[in-house]
Amino acid sequence: MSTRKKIALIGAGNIGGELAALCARKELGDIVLFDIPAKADFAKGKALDLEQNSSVIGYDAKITGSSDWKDCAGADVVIITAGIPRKPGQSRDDLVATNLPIIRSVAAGVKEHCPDAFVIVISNPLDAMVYELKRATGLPRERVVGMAGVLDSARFQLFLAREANVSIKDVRAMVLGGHGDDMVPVLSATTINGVAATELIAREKLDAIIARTRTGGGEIVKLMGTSAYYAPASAAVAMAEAFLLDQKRLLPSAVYLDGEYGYKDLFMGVPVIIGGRGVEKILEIKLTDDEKAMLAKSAKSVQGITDVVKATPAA
Ligand SMILES: NC(=O)C1=CN([C@@H]2O[C@H](COP(=O)(O)OP(=O)(O)OC[C@H]3O[C@@H](n4cnc5c(N)ncnc54)[C@H](O)[C@@H]3O)[C@@H](O)[C@H]2O)C=CC1
Ligand SMILES: O=C([O-])CC(=O)C(=O)O
Repeated sequence: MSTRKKIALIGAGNIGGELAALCARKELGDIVLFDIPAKADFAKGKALDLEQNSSVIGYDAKITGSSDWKDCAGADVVIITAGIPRKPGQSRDDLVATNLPIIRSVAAGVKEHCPDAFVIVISNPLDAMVYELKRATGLPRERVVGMAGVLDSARFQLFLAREANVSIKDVRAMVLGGHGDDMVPVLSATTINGVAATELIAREKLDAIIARTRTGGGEIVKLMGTSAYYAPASAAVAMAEAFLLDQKRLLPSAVYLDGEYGYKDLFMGVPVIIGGRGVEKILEIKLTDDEKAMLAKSAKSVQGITDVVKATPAA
């Protein structure tokens, strides 16, 4: 029996496969790539391909494909991508009718087999799906997070780096709020190695970058016909790694708000510290009045789709 950490990836599609590849290369633990019974062989094939890759690259992680929840039992980390991605012309919220029952069935599996895991939800519409996962499992808020802010911030940082013609390594920025088109890129906290971005990039260019960041997911959907998977997988792995290695990283993450920033009973992206105990701290940073107003608008959208979820009875 292995004493390595165990990572259960629920959904063996585009993001699931890339998650497995990254977790394996980083040797974060042994990996179970889980999908529905109709895709069990697909998950097993992907797992085998990734295990064979280990002898070329040289990593020791074991990777198993499965459609049996028992194989996920005792996972330290669960990352959920189960559900469908959007197609060009759709919004993330359009996915709710299909993905809600999927998240509910995944929540039942997590509750029974992985009750001690740190759970990262990726499925869309993100803020509402992670809300439902927490509600249906009853897990404490320290152990349930949604991945969106790390990805949205990565997009913001890339566009800033290209515009300022500086290394991506020197750009620090954060996107808060819901994972929708009214997300909140926080300009007041955006620097290029400590120098305010507003000093280096003209206001109208910054406005264009903010607009592109907000529709960054849709831009890729339009080009590919399905949604992004490389950067989303890396973003979730950064969160998993922060937990597994007790890194205490400050990462924008969707967490259950209980009064922070003036919001209650809602999941939305805010800056948090992720370490070995999961969400160790929610940071209430100073925002400008404009940013507070943008956050209020984003929260209203998130509340709308969360209310749809709350009002939908189990099938
Ligand atoms: N939060 C974020 O920033 C992002 C979220 N997404 C979302 O992530 C989700 C997954 O995207 P992809 O991996 O590209 O989709 P995909 O279609 O490639 O993979 C999804 C997988 O989930 C599986 N699945 C469906 N029901 C399941 C269940 N009950 N249990 C286990 N597996 C189940 C499907 O069979 C499929 O293999 C989508 O909802 C997408 O919108 C995508 C990119 C970024
Ligand atoms: O745009 C989508 O549908 C997928 C997603 O959430 C993203 O890439 O940000």
